[in-house]
Amino acid sequence: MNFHSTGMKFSRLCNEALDQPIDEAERTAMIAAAARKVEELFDVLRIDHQNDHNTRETPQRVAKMFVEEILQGRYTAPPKITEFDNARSYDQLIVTGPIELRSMCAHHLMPIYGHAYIGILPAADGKIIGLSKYDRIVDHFASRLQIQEELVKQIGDYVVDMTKPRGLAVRISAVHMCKTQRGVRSSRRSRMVNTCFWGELATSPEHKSEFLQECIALERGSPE
Ligand SMILES: Nc1nc2c(ncn2[C@@H]2O[C@H](COP(=O)(O)OP(=O)(O)OP(=O)(O)O)[C@@H](O)[C@H]2O)c(=O)[nH]1
Repeated sequence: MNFHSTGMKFSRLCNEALDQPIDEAERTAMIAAAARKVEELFDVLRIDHQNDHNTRETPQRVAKMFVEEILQGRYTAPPKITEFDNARSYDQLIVTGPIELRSMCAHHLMPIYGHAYIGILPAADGKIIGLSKYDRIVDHFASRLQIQEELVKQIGDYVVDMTKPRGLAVRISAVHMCKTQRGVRSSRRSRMVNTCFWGELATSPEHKSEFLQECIALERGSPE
């Protein structure tokens, strides 16, 4: 990969993974190249990153943070899913949440934080997946530059592809700091909530309503 070329065309959108996860050598090269660019940005902003004891290591720190934390879902493979047999043919609604959600908005690079809730109608003759995997899946897709409408769909499409449930619902309730800390400076309590449904959860008003009621109950019970 040549990180220095300008006007480089990428085959993927900002909230999609690269064609292949990057290896250790590529990650190291990416962090070093990004650190040089952050140094340049500091130069432009007239922040002394060589002599100021507060910012001396900051370009390196920021580059590492982007590659290994904030955008890690772009450079790594999705989490492995442990499957169990649905031995008792359980086919009723399961709702899990609140799942911690930490992401970054694609427009201003400001944090998005909140909770996700996932509702699953398992297929009686299908598989059940480890509960923790839903949290890992949310974290994987959230660790990219995102917008909430697309994040909710990416999470759901992946779970549907991997587990083939009868129905699925994904709901996100999140604060966008691009709105609360700058620009319009809205209330820090202001959130965006959106829900997407797949399969029988999309077609059955009873299941939809059961899912939303469970989300509200879980939300009430969760400390902020
Ligand atoms: N629909 C949607 N909008 C988002 C999301 N995250 C950020 N935004 C909005 O994206 C818009 C960015 O558009 P611009 O108008 O170009 O940005 P701006 O001039 O800095 O606008 P202000 O944020 O209003 O100061 C803003 O209105 C954000 O609030 C998201 O997940 N979904």
